[in-house]
Amino acid sequence: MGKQPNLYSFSSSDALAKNLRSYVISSQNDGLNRHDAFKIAVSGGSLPAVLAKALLTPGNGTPEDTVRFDKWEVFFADERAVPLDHADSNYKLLKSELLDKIPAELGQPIVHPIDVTYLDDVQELADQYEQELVKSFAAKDSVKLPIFDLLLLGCGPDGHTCSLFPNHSLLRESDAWVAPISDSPKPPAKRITLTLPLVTHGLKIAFVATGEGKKDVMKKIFDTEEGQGLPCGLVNEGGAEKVSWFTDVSATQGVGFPKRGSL
Ligand SMILES: O=C(O)[C@H](O)[C@@H](O)[C@H](O)[C@H](O)COP(=O)(O)O
Repeated sequence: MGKQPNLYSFSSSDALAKNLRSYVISSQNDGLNRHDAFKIAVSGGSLPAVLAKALLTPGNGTPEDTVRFDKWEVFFADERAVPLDHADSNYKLLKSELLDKIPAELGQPIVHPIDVTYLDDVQELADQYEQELVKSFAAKDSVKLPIFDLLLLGCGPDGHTCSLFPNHSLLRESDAWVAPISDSPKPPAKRITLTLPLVTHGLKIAFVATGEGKKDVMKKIFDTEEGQGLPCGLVNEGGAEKVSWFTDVSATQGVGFPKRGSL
């Protein structure tokens, strides 16, 4: 059997937050060693709140437990084509759940929101966001495909991740780094998303999926052939051992794939 994703199943939200914290900080420190920055992409949904719980507690002062927000560069794994102060904006969600709550002494990340000048044209919105990635990555690292230090993603009950939905033609996108979508089954319909090749090229990819509402899709993704073809299953396949799932016991009830209770 080839290399497999890691499936962590925690018995409480505190345990999940503690383990997610160590994982994110370790990934941050790898990024700092590589290029003196931490380049991360985040999704919307329930993720920003879980991230805030993991990161906003004071650390013990060691490098292994210190969040260096001043070195973070935050991108959006997917974003809705709405103004930045709109209730559907992932930027707004991240800002209110996490960015606005970061204590001054921890510093502030550089954040890359979408360019709202292009809200009426999702293709242009996606192209502009791709240019934002080119500016941030290519100049310093001269890489063909941006390599995120970490992507933090959610998993929808239908197995979607980012704004990559099951059976959608976007799953076959192989050229663009960022793609538009105008028919998202989860509202709002108009969005942009990182593409599968960019996601699986990341150094680390983590999913956060909690609660009973996720148990059917988790079983499908990890225990069935059909689930391997869902967007989350495709990330598992392409990212293999670089992928870690942070879940709780409710989300993994009945999942047969080997689970671990701590990092
Ligand atoms: O903007 C979005 O719609 C999200 O980025 C989306 O991909 C989300 O991560 C999943 O739908 C899971 O959402 P939950 O974590 O809320 O279940």
